[in-house]
Amino acid sequence: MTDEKQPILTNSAVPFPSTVVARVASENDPLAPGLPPEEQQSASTNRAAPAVDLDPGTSPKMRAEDVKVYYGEKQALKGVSIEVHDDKVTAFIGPSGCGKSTFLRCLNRMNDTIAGARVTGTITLDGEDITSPDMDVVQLRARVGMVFQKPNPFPKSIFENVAYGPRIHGLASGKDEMDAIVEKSLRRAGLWDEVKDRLGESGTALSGGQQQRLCIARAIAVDPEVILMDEPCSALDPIATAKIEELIHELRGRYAIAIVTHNMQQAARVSQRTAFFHLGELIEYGKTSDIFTNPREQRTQDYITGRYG
Ligand SMILES: Nc1ncnc2c1ncn2[C@@H]1O[C@H](COP(=O)(O)OP(=O)(O)OP(=O)(O)O)[C@@H](O)[C@H]1O
Repeated sequence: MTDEKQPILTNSAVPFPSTVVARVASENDPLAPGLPPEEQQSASTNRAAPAVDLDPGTSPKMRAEDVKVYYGEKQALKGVSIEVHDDKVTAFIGPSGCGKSTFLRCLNRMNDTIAGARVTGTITLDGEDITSPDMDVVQLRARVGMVFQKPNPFPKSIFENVAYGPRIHGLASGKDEMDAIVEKSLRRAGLWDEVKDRLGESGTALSGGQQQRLCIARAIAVDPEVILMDEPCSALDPIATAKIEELIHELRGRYAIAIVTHNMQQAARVSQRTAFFHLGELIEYGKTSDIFTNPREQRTQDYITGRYG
């Protein structure tokens, strides 16, 4: 987290929106079942349109309603309502300190671990209120996994990094089953071929990009439904970043994904939904193509064109 007044858009040397528009992720690739025609209407017809249900007839995987977060006396989120859907990547963008990470942490109750943090509002996962005191947060964090900015593998072997979660959750009944889970998870994270001959080596000995894919494999291993990613590429070089973006693209057929990113080209490339936050408020949420080509709100327009931060 950083102060709101810090400069943003260090990645905005490329002019917006034209460059971004050319590369916005498609909603209609084979990993995401085709959306109804009304979803595919031209962005230009949406400018003055009232807020619409972007996913008519579908239930969101997660729904947040009027979520407010306080750190002590300071209010960091001012009533955010948003949905996260299966088969879609939702990007959270906005200036530093606007509350993106705070909101992401609400989705698997990671703010519980911060002394003085208080969350109000309702957040559901498949309709179940995850803010309830009865919610088992260990189970919740397996269902809603998280990948952090800095790759943080355990100081254990590659195998153990992936096997740890399934073991504590009792997901494997024996060695063969555990081996299969580890292999499947590493394959899904696009890392298997690079590490299959050195599973006993330390996870911390891998390159930064490999470590991040190992962390993604670790999240996948406990069979999550949602994966939260908090600036997962910010510590990586462009090649490692491209691999993670490709991976996100592949994973979205299986998991609902929410990603915080400062990199708007990345948001445009990997996401189908984008939420723009500013000063603790959700200013605009919509189809990524609309947000980057024809936002309804002036503040969104100003942000994506690099006019303020
Ligand atoms: N643990 C904390 N204790 C106190 N204040 C916090 C804490 N975490 C975040 N904040 C404050 O809450 C506000 C939102 O911070 P948050 O990190 O969620 O923003 P962000 O949009 O993710 O920022 P960045 O893009 O710089 O990471 C900021 O004013 C920040 O200083």
